Amino acid sequence: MEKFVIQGGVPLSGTFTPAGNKNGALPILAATLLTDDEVVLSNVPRISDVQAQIELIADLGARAEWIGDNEVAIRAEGVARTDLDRRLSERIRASFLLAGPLLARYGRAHMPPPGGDVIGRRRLDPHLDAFKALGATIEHDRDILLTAPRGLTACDFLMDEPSVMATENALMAAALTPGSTVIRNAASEPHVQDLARMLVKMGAQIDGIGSNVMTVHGVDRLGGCEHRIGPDHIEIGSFMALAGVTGGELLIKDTYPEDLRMVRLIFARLGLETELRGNDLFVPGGQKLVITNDAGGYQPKVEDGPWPAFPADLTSIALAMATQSEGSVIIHEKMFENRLFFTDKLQLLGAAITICDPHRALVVGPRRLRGERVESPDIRAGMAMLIAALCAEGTTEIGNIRQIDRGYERIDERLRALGARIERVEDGDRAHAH
Ligand SMILES: CC(=O)N[C@H]1[C@@H](OP(=O)(O)OP(=O)(O)OC[C@H]2O[C@@H](n3ccc(=O)[nH]c3=O)[C@H](O)[C@@H]2O)O[C@H](CO)[C@@H](O)[C@@H]1O
Ligand SMILES: C=C(OP(=O)(O)O)C(=O)O
Repeated sequence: MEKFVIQGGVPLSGTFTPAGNKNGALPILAATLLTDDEVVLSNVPRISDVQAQIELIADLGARAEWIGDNEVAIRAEGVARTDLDRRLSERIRASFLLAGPLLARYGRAHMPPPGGDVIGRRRLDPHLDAFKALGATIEHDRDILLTAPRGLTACDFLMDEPSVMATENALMAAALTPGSTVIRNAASEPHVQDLARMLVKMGAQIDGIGSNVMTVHGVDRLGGCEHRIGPDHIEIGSFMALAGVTGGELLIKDTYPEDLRMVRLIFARLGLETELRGNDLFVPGGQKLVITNDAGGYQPKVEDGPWPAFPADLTSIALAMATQSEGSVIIHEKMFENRLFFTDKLQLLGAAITICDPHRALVVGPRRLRGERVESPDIRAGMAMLIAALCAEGTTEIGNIRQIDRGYERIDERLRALGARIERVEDGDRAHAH
């Protein structure tokens, strides 16, 4: 076990290049199972979730190798099994993304329960509904067995909620199902769009990419491709907040500006102004963060929602930033029941946060934070603690950092390059953890 030891109070300044999108890389890796041909992926984030997905694919019999720091080549012609390894499946939520490709290509997928962040109940129903609509048979015990011995059938399907991974599973399955499948009430997050663009390169035709109705004109054979994974808008949002709370001046390179519109709008409401310079995003230094009230002086709210609304994965980050903004704001995390519980750790550091109910927290700022020992319960809570620690007085220790390593590549190294005082050390102190 390792921990981070952080001395706060240094403005994070310089130039930062975002990693590839974690939640894009995971389905895109799964999609390599849809073809016998080689697929070469670049800008793949070197994070533990990606490593687990690659191990799962290799365990099924595909050849997968890193051919550069962030480049992976995969050839799935040797796939011999359709039973996922239990231990690896339980490491990540995205293991369930292998269901769509395996079912479409081999007519069978045996899926142990997936893992992922423990931030509330996470349904698999929209995935199963999509597979059923495509003609699969489902046996659901603790594990899930999906079969379609005579192949899948194109369909017109309405999802009961715009689930990100279920949309991705449906897209992958439909791409290898001849005929036109319509997916309605689909999710349209940047990573869903990125996967769809990759499937088009592999030979499917997809109308409506970026909208909530996609029509997939599937084929009986998909080919290889080269694909560069788009920048991680959640990581970019995290670094915008880090610069904001420390007063640093940051240039974030090579973004997809369209993916940042809502993040910039909501962060501006919390007092952080940013400028686009071509595709680079500039965060001016030394900003005094002041929350803008709603018209009439009413209490403002930050609430998440399916794309293009504010992403659920940035609510913890927005909350950490709000502790340093003048004013008060309600953070409403509509999706996960447990995601806001980590806020007691920020309270320990000195933040003024009142939990109203499992989904809503009132944050009053700015509060001067001071270093403490805390544990990271999930990936985004871990980043929220890093944000708090880097603007706190004194030393903060963050334990359970494998949660942060799940989604942020070499985070300590990249923060140090911007001036942060952060060390990764062996954690011998878990008994004193909060
Ligand atoms: C590996 C991966 O890609 N994981 C992401 C994926 O999980 P995952 O695909 O498991 O999450 P789902 O989209 O299925 O989430 C369940 C449902 O919550 C609802 N909903 C969604 C967003 C929101 O802000 N409020 C809300 O209420 C939607 O109706 C959605 O269908 O999408 C989630 C929502 O973006 C992210 O938190 C996860 O990081
Ligand atoms: C919740 C997240 O990840 P996962 O869905 O992989 O658990 C996240 O990226 O914030």
